[in-house]
Amino acid sequence: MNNLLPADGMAVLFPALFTPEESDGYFQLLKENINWKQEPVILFGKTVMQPRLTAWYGDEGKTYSYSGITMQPLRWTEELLAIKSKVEAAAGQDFNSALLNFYRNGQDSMGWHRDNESSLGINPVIGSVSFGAERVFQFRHYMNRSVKRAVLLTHGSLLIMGGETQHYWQHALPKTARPIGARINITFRKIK
Ligand SMILES: O=C(O)CCC(=O)C(=O)O
Ligand SMILES: [Fe+2]
Repeated sequence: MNNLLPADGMAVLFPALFTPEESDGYFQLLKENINWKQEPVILFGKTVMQPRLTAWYGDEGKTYSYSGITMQPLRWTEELLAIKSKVEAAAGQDFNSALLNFYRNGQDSMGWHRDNESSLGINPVIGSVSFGAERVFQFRHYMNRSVKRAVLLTHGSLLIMGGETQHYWQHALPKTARPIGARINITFRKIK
């Protein structure tokens, strides 16, 4: 497996975990069936709306907190469970929750962060599935921020992050000026 990171973590891309036909179908089903919401977050003491829509699905009782909000998981849908089992087979581990992101166009984005909430444990494995418009996903080293890597997340791809990635690398999904359509992302996680 080809590691996209030069050191201090592991990130592996499966460019076509799902066929284009499967991916088209899942994009439509997720767009229609997921309870998408634009949520506020507290950033430097100010409440602002996130530049994307989100949803949180998972096993009962696996709550999720970040930036001052706690989310109760919604019940898995049939298509989420089908996608989850393929991701589990590729990742070699199971997941009990998923954060979903809907980027309406190139102006929606996610800023630099690490998925290092204590509820995820020390070296979490995160499986990140993409459907819809291709977007660039960036990594930068937390201690040496000029060290960067970028990867194109294509329709039907899976990016797995593991090892010490969440200690040493931040990641982001920057805005793009290109006129592009919507992208759906699912990050599968295992809450302890
Ligand atoms: O949309 C993406 O690919 C990134 C999502 C992400 O980093 C997250 O949900 O924590
Ligand atoms: Fe993340």
